[in-house]
Amino acid sequence: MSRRASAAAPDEGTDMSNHDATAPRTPAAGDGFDAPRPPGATGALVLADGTVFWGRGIGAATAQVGEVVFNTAMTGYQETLTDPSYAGQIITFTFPHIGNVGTNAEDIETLTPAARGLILRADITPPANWRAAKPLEDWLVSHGIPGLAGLDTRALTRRIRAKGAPAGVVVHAPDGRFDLPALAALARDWPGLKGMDLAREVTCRQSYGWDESEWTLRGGYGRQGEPRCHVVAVDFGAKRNILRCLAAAGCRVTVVPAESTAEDVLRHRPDGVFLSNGPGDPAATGAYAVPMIQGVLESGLPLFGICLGHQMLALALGAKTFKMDTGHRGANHPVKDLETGKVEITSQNHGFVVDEASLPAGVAVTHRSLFDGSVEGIAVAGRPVFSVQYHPEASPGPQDSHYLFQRFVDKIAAAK
Ligand SMILES: NC(=O)CC[C@H](N)C(=O)O
Repeated sequence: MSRRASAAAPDEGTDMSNHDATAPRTPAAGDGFDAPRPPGATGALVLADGTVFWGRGIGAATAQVGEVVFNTAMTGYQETLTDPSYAGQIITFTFPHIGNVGTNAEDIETLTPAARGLILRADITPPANWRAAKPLEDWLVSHGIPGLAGLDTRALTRRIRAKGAPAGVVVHAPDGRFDLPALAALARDWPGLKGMDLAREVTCRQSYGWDESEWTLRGGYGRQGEPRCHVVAVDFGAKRNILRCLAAAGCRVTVVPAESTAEDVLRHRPDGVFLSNGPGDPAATGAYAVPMIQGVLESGLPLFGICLGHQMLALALGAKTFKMDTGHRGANHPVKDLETGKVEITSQNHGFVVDEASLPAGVAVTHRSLFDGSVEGIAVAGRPVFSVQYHPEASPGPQDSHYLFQRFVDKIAAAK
């Protein structure tokens, strides 16, 4: 008998959301305060408007407030949960089988995960992988991350797509006690990501030299031969794989904190400067990062930005950013390189975007989303300055865009 045919496949879990699995689900699915707690519900997602989605609590027995978003990637839940750009966010995974490769010490993008919680349709899948060192459930507990399983993630995702990413509270209460009005008030009082500077919370405390040798020894890819250039990477919440990719492309990498000034950056005498990804609102972090970026631009050094770094480069050049309704989070987003006409399948995680109409003369759009036409890359005409909204380092995701790291190193070599 196939697993599908069995009455209750163990990794499917049970839908706790009071919906008949065969009935059409509406974007507004979810119950109000008065709906009775389904038997066995030890967790809930409570939205600011009072909507309640019941589930089974997983991970840490606690409550966390944040922006509820969804990610459609089919792999890489550990990389996603440890991507510092998810600070302040609760991640709904639309793919099932979360947990199937367990967790390990290598597939992390930072040591301390910044995501506030996670939401799954099925129960956590037991690990079946030779690299699994710890089951996901234990890993979540050890990092204090609460989550929910058994939730109708399709209904939640459709709601987010229809109405935008809401503020919500994920609560895991093993005793089955829920103060729903208080939880909804917590969500309502949360100020939201607009205007929020979170890079300050996830950046490194002091400068350090990135040493990829440990990773290379573990069997990953690493730099071939001696470094050919020195890059200062400004850490707004940098993913490790970006630093690995820079090193693999031939860079010696010095990482500096988010609040570094242009003088702090240039003191390291870099051949090029990199602006990392990171959480929160680019305009808020830009309050201190834009003057730094403008100072670096004046130096004439090659400059490359990814995601938050891309958005803040645009701000430094005089453009504007705005908050998207739903954002882009997944690993199959098609992006067109307007210079070559090639389409890359990309990894994405962003909720803000550069306003194309605000780009000044001399700044070209180089990449565009084939989902919604939004700006995915810019470059300054005649200068070695460029950035992309998506994640060429992938992790998780396809590696179609790795060429951008080589492009940066080539621009550095040409500028030397
Ligand atoms: N991955 C990122 O760098 C995200 C950038 C920014 N926080 C956004 O949501 O748009």
